[in-house]
Amino acid sequence: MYDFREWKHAFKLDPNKEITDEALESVCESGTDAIIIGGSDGVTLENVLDLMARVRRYSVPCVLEVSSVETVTPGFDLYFIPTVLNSTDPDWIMGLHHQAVKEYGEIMDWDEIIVEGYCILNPECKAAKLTKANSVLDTDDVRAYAMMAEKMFRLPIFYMEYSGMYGNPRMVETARNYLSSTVLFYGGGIRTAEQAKEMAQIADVIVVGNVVYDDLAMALKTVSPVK
Ligand SMILES: CC(C)=CCC/C(C)=C/CC/C(C)=C/CC/C(C)=C/CC/C(C)=C/CC/C(C)=C/CC/C(C)=C/COP(=O)(O)OP(=O)(O)O
Ligand SMILES: O=P(O)(O)OC[C@@H](O)CO
Ligand SMILES: [Mg+2]
Repeated sequence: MYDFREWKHAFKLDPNKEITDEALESVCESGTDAIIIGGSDGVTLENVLDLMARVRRYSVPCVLEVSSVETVTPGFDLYFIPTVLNSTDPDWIMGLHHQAVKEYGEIMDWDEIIVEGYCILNPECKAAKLTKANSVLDTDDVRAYAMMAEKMFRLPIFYMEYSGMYGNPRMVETARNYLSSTVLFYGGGIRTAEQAKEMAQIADVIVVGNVVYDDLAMALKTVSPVK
């Protein structure tokens, strides 16, 4: 199912982390809607190619979440391009994207490219530090970013990113109330079936990352309650 608008659950795998063949098989065959490959540090063309080839043994849709131009390679079903709406550095909002499109725009297949409006809410996460995000936000800020994503920029995805920390469902609900055509992704700190269920009742798609590496059995239990 390549239409992310129909998804409920995705696993995010980090090319910079080790995963055994056995664990990868259970993740890919778990019933999740997609595997997103991405991370904010230590991502290389080599480790992206390796993980893509391993995920490609299974029929689950496989998406590259681009964090640098150098690590983009053909072979994915879709390419998610983050733009960090609450970054204070224009490079992470539009600058790197401008350079990439200037160089590769003519050869890009635009049907495979989906822009994600990121709103990073955990000030301690790597992505917040990398992109110099202003992550101390209240519900009015989140409401405004959600409205900007949908009404102003007409982005396909609004991604509330709490990477490494379980977020505040009230904040996610605030965004929910202002999104209809833009798909709401929630990611961060989901470690139990209950948390998965709670966030899936608010967001359109929940993304489960680190727990795959910390407690695979718990990670697998996040799928069925939301599907
Ligand atoms: C198909 C093909 C060959 C095409 C070629 C054409 C081409 C190069 C297309 C690319 C076009 C394009 C517009 C690219 C954009 C370039 C770019 C660099 C954009 C910036 C993206 C961005 C804002 C990244 C910021 C970091 C970020 C938000 C990453 C998301 C991943 C994330 C938060 C992962 C969480 O894990 P991690 O942070 O690693 O946490 P851990 O501590 O748990 O590891
Ligand atoms: O790794 P966790 O905390 O599950 O977060 C998932 C994802 O949103 C990271 O980009
Ligand atoms: Mg990482």
